[in-house]
Amino acid sequence: MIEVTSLSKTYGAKRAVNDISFTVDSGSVTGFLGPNGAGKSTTMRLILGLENPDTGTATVDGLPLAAHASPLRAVGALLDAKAVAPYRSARNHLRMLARTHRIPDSRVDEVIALTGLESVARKSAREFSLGMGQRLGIATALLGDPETLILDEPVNGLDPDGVIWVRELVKGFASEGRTVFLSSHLMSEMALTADRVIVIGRGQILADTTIDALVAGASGASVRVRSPQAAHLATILDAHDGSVAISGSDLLHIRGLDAAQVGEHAAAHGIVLHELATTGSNLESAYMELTAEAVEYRSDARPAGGAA
Ligand SMILES: Nc1ncnc2c1ncn2[C@@H]1O[C@H](COP(=O)(O)OP(=O)(O)OP(=O)(O)O)[C@@H](O)[C@H]1O
Repeated sequence: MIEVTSLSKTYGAKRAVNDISFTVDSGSVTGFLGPNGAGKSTTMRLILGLENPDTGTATVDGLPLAAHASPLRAVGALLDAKAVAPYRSARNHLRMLARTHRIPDSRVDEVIALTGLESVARKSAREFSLGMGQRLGIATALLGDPETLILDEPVNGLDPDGVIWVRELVKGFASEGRTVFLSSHLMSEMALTADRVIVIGRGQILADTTIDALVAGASGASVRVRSPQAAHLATILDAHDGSVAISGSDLLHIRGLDAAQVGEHAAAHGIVLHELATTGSNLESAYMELTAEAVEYRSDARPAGGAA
């Protein structure tokens, strides 16, 4: 578990991180979203102890990372995949790191296999494509078989196979009860990978919630439910502050409640559902709405509803 409490960091006149607090739970994947310059990398560096905060604390499993007996076994991190000596082979890079942390060479071979780098393990890092470099960065993060993974843009430069591989890797990691905190600008990928999201803008937390709740809270989002007991369900949801529109005999469109809440109210009253979905909005539009005021670097010719 990662716990960030009242964390602030200023560079000159720039308040990169402004009094933020949040928790990243173990056993799930938490996404970290925000426009360019929002403070994501700075927050990750502060958690990793690579920078000192002006105020506040960041702990991993109850301790600042530096206080862990073996930090590489506590946290595996990918911040900048290019941070590898260019003339050293991938295998040697991993072996040197392993030896300084008393990790056996057999683990190096394991992470090379796990990240699909066997055929290029003897090549020097400067010969690596962006995607291979990214895989090496992930191999480095996995080396200590850590309890927590912190990954800044892990799918950057990966091909579709690689993107799916990272998705499955981090989900599998979380399903073992470990902690995953990752940033990405790819909203569609984040929606498929993360259970929760923390959104940051101009150094402040804008949202800390589930993806379903974030999407449901955006204007335009509604929950679509089909049920043979639609009228009964409408009455119940209405009493729980849902704004309900009925179409036909079995279809409801609900605003003000997310899909999980609708499903739970239905289950509590033994109501059968034939369909339950969030419609009319997605993570990208919810994110754009949330961060509209926090975008610092925006191109003039940005299409309406376009990507950040
Ligand atoms: N070492 C530094 N010196 C000066 N300013 C910095 C430094 N690191 C970050 N900043 C500034 O702090 C702010 C937050 O930067 P940060 O890299 O944390 O954002 P980010 O959310 O990771 O952005 P991106 O998505 O573009 O990577 C930016 O305005 C950035 O220019």
